[in-house]
Amino acid sequence: MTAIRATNLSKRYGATVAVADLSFDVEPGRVTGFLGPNGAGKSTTMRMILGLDRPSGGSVLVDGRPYQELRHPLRKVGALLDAKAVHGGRSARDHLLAIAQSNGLPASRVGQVLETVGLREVARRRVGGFSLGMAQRLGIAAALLGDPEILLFDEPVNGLDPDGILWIRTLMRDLAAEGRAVFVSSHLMSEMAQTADHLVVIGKGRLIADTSVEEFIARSSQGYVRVRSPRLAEVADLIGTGERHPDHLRVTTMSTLEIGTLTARAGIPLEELTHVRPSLEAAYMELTKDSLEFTS
Ligand SMILES: Nc1ncnc2c1ncn2[C@@H]1O[C@H](COP(=O)(O)OP(=O)(O)OP(=O)(O)O)[C@@H](O)[C@H]1O
Repeated sequence: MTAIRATNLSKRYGATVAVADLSFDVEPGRVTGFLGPNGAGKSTTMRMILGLDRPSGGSVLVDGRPYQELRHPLRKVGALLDAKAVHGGRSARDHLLAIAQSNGLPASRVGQVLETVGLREVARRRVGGFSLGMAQRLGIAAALLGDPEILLFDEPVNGLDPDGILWIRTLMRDLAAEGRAVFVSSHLMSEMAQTADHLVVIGKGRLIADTSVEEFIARSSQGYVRVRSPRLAEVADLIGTGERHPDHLRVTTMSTLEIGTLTARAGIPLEELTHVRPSLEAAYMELTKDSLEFTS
């Protein structure tokens, strides 16, 4: 069954439209990246999935029901929203024990998740003294407590060092490989390209793309061929296609081999014949450029 289904989901705060008519599915067994520039509405959407915010319109279902109607919510969905939102005076173990107790989860899970996230050694230390990376791991431990089928992570790699980033990436891949649905937000395409199988891209609260990462890469990596020649006008006439720029021609419908063959036959010298592939990040920027709240 579809793990999360948003249908025409909308959220307004006064005059601000945070989420607008958003529909998408999150499926089990894969990592779905939830991508969008700052202020796109990712956190708002995640809060609505978790019943922390009420939609102004539309609906979002978790395993076929609104979150509030789940009988054992933590056994169904685990979430990391704000890693620093914990009681600083408690130890990591006590923090997790309190969550387990108030949700009817066995205390034995606490030791297990501490082990999974690599915090066993510091389990008795006060959470207030934790680094961001440790707080992030603790937040993930809390998300895993109920052994849920569905996991939500809001910008989990923000502020982490390369070791921490690699660890979270691997964990998310492992969770999906176990058949769980992993829904993770980010504003970085480069990050998602290495982790996600599927992408839901939003801008200004609206859906921009709902695609597999493979498709996105294939589409965006097509690029173009840049041709430079002292006889550029003749090249343009000869191949009959391409966009004229002052010092080069940009061709999207022919390969370098096709262009090179034609110009060689006609005896026209070339200064440059390059297949230019935009980076994934560039393709994503292009896709979301109309949805930026702030431009620098
Ligand atoms: N409680 C609130 N009251 C008023 N406006 C809000 C509230 N929460 C979010 N917004 C607005 O809704 C829009 C979407 O915000 P949201 O935090 O969901 O975006 P985001 O994609 O998670 O961005 P970021 O990556 O910066 O966290 C923004 O314009 C934000 O200012």
